[in-house]
Amino acid sequence: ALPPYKDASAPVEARVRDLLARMTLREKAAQMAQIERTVASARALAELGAGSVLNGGGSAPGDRSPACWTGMIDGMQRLALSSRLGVPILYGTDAVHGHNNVYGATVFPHNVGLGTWRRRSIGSMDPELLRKIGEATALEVRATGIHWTFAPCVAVTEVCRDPRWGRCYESYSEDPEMVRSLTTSATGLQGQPPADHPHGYPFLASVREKVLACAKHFVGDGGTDSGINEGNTICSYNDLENIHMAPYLDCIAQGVATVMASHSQWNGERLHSCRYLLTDVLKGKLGFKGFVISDWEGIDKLCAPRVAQGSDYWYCIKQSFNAGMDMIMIPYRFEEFLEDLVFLVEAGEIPMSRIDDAVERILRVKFISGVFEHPFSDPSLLDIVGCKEHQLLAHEAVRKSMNQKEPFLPLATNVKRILVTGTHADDIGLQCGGWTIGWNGESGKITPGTSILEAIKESVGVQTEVVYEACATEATIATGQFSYAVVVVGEVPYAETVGDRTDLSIPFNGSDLITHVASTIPTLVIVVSGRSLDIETQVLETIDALVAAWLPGTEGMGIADCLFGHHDFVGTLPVTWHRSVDQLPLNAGDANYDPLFPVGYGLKMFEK
Ligand SMILES: OC[C@@H]1[C@@H](O)[C@H](O)[C@@H](O)c2nc(CNc3ccccc3)cn21
Repeated sequence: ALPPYKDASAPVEARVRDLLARMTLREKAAQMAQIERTVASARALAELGAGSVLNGGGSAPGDRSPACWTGMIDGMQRLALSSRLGVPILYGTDAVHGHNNVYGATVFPHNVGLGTWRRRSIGSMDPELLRKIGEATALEVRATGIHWTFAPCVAVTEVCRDPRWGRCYESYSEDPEMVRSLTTSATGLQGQPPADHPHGYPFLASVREKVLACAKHFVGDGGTDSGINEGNTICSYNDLENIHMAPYLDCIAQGVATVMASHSQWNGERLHSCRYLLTDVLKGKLGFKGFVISDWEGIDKLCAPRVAQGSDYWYCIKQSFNAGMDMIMIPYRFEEFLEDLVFLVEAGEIPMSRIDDAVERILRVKFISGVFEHPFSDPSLLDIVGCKEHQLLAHEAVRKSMNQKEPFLPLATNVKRILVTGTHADDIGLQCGGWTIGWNGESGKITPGTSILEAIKESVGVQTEVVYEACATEATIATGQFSYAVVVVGEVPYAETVGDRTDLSIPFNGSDLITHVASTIPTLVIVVSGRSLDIETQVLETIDALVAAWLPGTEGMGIADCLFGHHDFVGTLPVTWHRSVDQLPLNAGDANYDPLFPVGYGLKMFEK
């Protein structure tokens, strides 16, 4: 007869208790480890029974095609199932704006662009589209055999509190209420729990079409002082709860399966070892019943700036687990971690009750995820990656994510000659931003898509000559006869600390190019960026229209839809657009709040 934990008809909690009772301490410790795919060996998975595998940003199998992913993960799963108790792994990845590590996947606008809908109509925004994006992402992630995405990032960035932070674009906005409403992306990913679903209990509607979500980074990652990534958020508990913790209430109510701890500190205390917030608040007060995972090398960083070695590593492991951490994104030092954790428990430094609580939570998520009954990928889903339906959804999302300054738009399609120029006019990689194929993203044709130039060419009339130069020359500008010019400039892609900047000028002398072109040609400027950039007064006075496209992803047609009037601009600024970096941090509500464009700016502000 099947052992109870393998009986799919048994209650989840009975299966958890039965399996837990059969596990050795070493097997329990292994379940609490998440390792990177490059070290997911037969020994790690079959002999030692690691609980989870991930790929870091940019780490991918073969040619990154969907079949390479299913092949890799199904192979890992076969090893895991051959372990003594046959506990399957959960594989996790950062699908944070579509399945962005996979070649050919639909890449949606980054969160900052999605937050622009906050005031599409008075006070409301468009959570329904967020839910659909979550659904589409879940399908593409599941199609590659992956069970879990480290999304949504529900950082409340306090007006992107500080655009010098390299992760502004991963957040929806500064408004907790707005961020709360956008947690519908978690519902799209996992499915909607039934009304009688127990509060805080992890939920997954369908093992075939949904994936486990991860609300991150708990808590206060978007409120650090001066926008320093992994820095220190200095605020009262009330502010922490009312601003930064607010979106977690909704995620937990929606049955979010996992929460990722933040590398940042709260009033100097590192979140990765903060028992009050991880256990008393998140698991106690908020009633979270899924599991808490660390961020990358989150344990090691507890000893920062020293590198955690030997007894220091013991100390980090002890502090984090006793604070309430359940799984560690190690990601490379697996066997050292295993030895150290077993040693610490046997030495009485970490109580077995804490280990059992962590493993119970991990097994609970594994059982509700369906991975015991359906451990392998479903090849019938493969064609869904990058499918037309998802491209159109991304197209709609892009269209709705842009803000415009003034009605120079819509652009005419039946003109003789137009100039398109700028570093970001014809570059899929630049318009996708970070966390795309590579961890920091990269320029060029990194994945299929429609560039802004291609979209403009598709939208204008056949009689219109489109002249394109990445950097318009004097000679070209002097030829004249341009009805208008479109100058597309912006940032190079980045992720996390790599994106922390104190200089927010438009890279590659973008302002000079704009002024040059706009001095003789009616000009629309499109800024492709993850945050507000410096736009000098003389630039603003010279141009005829300005569009913030944020980081739109692969579907450039969504931008052309609005440029040429096929659809209205509906986005309004989710964050303050600063006038000068000297003003930062600059928050709606500040006494001297004097931005270039305030939160909420956009069409609504211009209706005469
Ligand atoms: O990719 C896993 C996590 C991600 O979910 C977190 O949001 C983010 O804080 C995070 N940062 C890293 C470090 N990324 C990395 C990428 C390539 C090589 C080495 C490290 C991993 N992760």
